[in-house]
Formats: sequence, structure tokens, C-alpha cells
Amino acid sequence: MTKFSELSISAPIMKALEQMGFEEATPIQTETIPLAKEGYDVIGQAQTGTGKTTAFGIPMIERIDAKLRKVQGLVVAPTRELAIQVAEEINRIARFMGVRALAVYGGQQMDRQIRALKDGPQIVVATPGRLLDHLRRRTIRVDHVKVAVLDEADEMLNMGFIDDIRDILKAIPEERQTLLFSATMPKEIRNIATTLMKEPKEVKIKAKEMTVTNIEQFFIEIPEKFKFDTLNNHLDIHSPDLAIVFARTKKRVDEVTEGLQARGYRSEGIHGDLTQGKRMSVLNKFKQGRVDVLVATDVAARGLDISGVTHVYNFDIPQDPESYVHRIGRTGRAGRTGEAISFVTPREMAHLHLIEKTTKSKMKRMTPPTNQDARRGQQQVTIEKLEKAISKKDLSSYKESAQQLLEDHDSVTVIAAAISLLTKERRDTPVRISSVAPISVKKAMNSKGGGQRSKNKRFYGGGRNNRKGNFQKRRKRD
Ligand SMILES: Nc1ncnc2c1ncn2[C@@H]1O[C@H](COP(=O)(O)OP(=O)(O)OP(=O)(O)O)[C@@H](O)[C@H]1O
Ligand SMILES: [Mg+2]
Repeated sequence: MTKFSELSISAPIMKALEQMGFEEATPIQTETIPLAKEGYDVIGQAQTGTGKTTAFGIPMIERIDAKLRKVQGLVVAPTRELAIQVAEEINRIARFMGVRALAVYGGQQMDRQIRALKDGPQIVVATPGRLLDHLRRRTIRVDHVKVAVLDEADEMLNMGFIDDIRDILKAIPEERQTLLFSATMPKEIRNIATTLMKEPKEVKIKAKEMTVTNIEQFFIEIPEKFKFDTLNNHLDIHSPDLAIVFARTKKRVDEVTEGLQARGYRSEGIHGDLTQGKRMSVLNKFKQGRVDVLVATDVAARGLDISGVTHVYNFDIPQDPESYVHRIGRTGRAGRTGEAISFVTPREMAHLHLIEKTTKSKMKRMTPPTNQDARRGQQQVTIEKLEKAISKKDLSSYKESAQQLLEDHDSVTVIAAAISLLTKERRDTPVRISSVAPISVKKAMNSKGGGQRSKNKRFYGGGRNNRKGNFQKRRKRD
């Protein structure tokens, strides 16, 4: 492990890192910071949750002239929530430098954004569609930009965004430094990337698997119609602190959310059809722990860093292996542990194996928990609560009442009553989730063999399984 102090980072940034509690640099930071500081273009690939934001944030901030109130650093990210998060992280690192980052994204009032831009932030973190709007209106000038970053670079260079990215990069002076980061970088996308860069240095943090080893991966083979009750049972047994459930379509996100609410969970959904205000409030409630189960489309799959997510469920398995890597990477971040559970219909088993092969990781088979397992699991949660109270709490003021109860009833009955009162009541409100066609491996493999265009069609093309439909629409509005 390398200390940040060995990477010749300037004093104000060191002070900020100290305040953030960062002592040692992660491998991607150790390898990319010196290269980027020397001015090289860099393609950085490292697993989810390993600090890529700081890896590009530090060298970018180092190159900014704080006295010049013009945009000198530009980060482009695929979703609004990620743009906000990256701007926040950069602002934390830059707080003693007199350098400010502003997030600019769709769904926010244009005049408010223009006013904020007039304030002279030196770094802009933007979603592509809205950034292009500003470039066309000349409300963002990029002629002083020295460093451009594509976060989630493989996503940004995919068909849904590539034209916008080309237009954005064309507007920036050619002497710029270009930095690309992602946890995944399919070969054909990397080839496109190099055409936009100047002799880039590639840094790939070697790992046997594409996924982080501290995420335990499971799959449950389950017919479509049993998925919801299985999810319900699993949540009851494991009572995750925070869980994210990924579903394939916006409609399914709404249905699963409503179903969970009907069964008594604090659950909310997030997808591209919601207003920006709603998206923000849902995410904030989840971060604050006022919502326990976030149900999402792939809009929440990439980059989001929410501490305390212990479980990721793939209610529907994703179409492409990269998406799997990013989705499960919402847990097990910064060295923490997490669990990922994927629901797979029998006809999708071949697709599951394809994901395993591409990500070089193995998922353990898990038998679907029964209602009885769930009931037992819930009681176990209560027992753990009781045991904690026994060991940690001062119970002396309750003992007299306990004695009295035991004079009238036997101890087992008294404890059973206490457990029943403390255990979350299971509701069996009927829930119906409309079905979707299974993902077929044949379709995925066919398109894989068909070169870039058809591969992109797999990611973005129409059809029932178009998981990126919301991305494309959102891009137009951003
Ligand atoms: N050197 C460090 N020491 C301790 N924590 C760190 C360090 N660098 C980053 N972190 C923290 O680790 C978490 C994950 O970082 P980050 O979001 O940058 O990961 P990432 O590699 O971009 O992941 P993803 O591929 O999902 O986007 C964040 O909470 C961040 O603040
Ligand atoms: Mg990231």
C-alpha cells in the first residue's frame, strides 16, 4: 500500500484527504495519479468501489489555476445522480484549493444553471445532453479546458452517447488531457477510446475476477411467477440494512415497489421517467436510511456510492455482463462486504453462465427460501435484538414487571409473547407483477459475434428486452 504522501500531492489536497479519512491510496490511485500528473492521457480500469473518482479528481484539481474563474476541468458522467456525486467528491478534495466543481445536468432549470455557471466554477461535472445544450447556447465555454474525464467511459462511448461525446470532445482544445475510467472496458470500446486520445497509458488493476471478491455472489433459479414472494422471503430472513433491487423495466420497478410497500416495506423506486425532484428525494431518503429497499432500473447501476448497501438483488438478470458487474458493485465498496443475489428463470440459466464466464466469477446456487424459512428468519432477527438488549442494556427497572408476569405464566409463554410482539408482522397481500420475456443467451451471443453495431444494438436497440430504453430517452431530455 502506498501513502498519499508518497505521491507528491500538494499540501491543500493532502489536508483535505486527511479530513476525509483517506490515508493510503488504493492501487488505481497509486498507479494513475503520477501518470496523470505528468500529463499523459490515461485509461484507468479497476473494480467497482476502489476509488476511481479520487484517482482522476486529484490530478485534475492539481492542474487547475484557482485564480482563473473559467472552466478548466470537465467531467462527463452518464447519469444525473452520478454527476452530482462526482462534483461533491471533487469539492471535498478541492476545498482548500479555492477550486470549485459544479454539477450540470438535465431536469434542472436552465436559468438557475446559467446563473451558477456565471459564478465561475473551474470544474464542471455534466451529463452529456445538457452539456451539449449549454455548449450550443454558449452558456458553457470550454476553451480553457485542460483536462477532460469520461467517468463510466465504456458506457459513455456506447451507441447511446458516443455521438454526443464526440461533439463534446471536438469543442475542447486539442492540447487537452483526456482521462477515461470504468470498472469495465470491453475491447471494442477501448479501441474507440484510443481514437479519441493521444497515445494513452493503460492502467488495468489486475484482478482474477471483474467483480470484487468481498461481494458474495448467489443465484436462485426460480420461475418468473415466484420471484416476488422469494424476494419478500429473502428480505425477511436477511433483513438487509439497505438493499437495492434491480428490475428490467420501469413498469416492473413501479410494480415491485408498490408490491413491497403493500407488504409493509419501506421501499421506493427510481427510474428515468420520474421527475428530477422525485429522483433526488428517493435517493436522499435511501442514503439517510428512511427507505430500506431501493428498486431501480440500470439508471442506478453505475458509479453510485451509497455506504451501507449490504444486499443487491437482480430481480431480473441483466442483459450484458458489464451491467451485472456495475449493478452488484453498488455493495462491497471501499473494502466492505456485501451480498449479491440474482434471480434466474430456468430458461435464463445459459445466460447466467455467460455472465459468469465473462466476469470470471462464480455464483453459488441458493435454494429459494420458503415462507416457513422466512418466518423462522424473522424470529431470528427478533432473538438477536433480544440478545443484544440482554448483553447491552440496563434492564433493572424492568425486572419487577418480569417477575410479576412469571408468577402468572410460564416463562416460555412469556418469551413467546415478547417475540411475537417484536417480530414484524408478515402480510400476505396478493401482489401481481406483470411478466417479461426471459433473456435469451442466443440473442446475446448472436449480437456479440456481429461486430460493434450489433453489439450496441444489444445494449441500446429496441425490443422488449431493451434495458437501456430509459437511458436513451433520458439522454434526449438531459
Ligand atoms: N484512498 C482511499 N481510502 C479510503 N476510502 C477511499 C479512498 N479512495 C476512495 N475511497 C472511498 O471509496 C468509495 C468508493 O470510491 P469511488 O466511488 O470513487 O469508487 P469507483 O472506483 O469509482 O467505483 P464505481 O466503479 O462503482 O464507480 C467512496 O466512498 C470513496 O470516498
Ligand atoms: Mg466511479
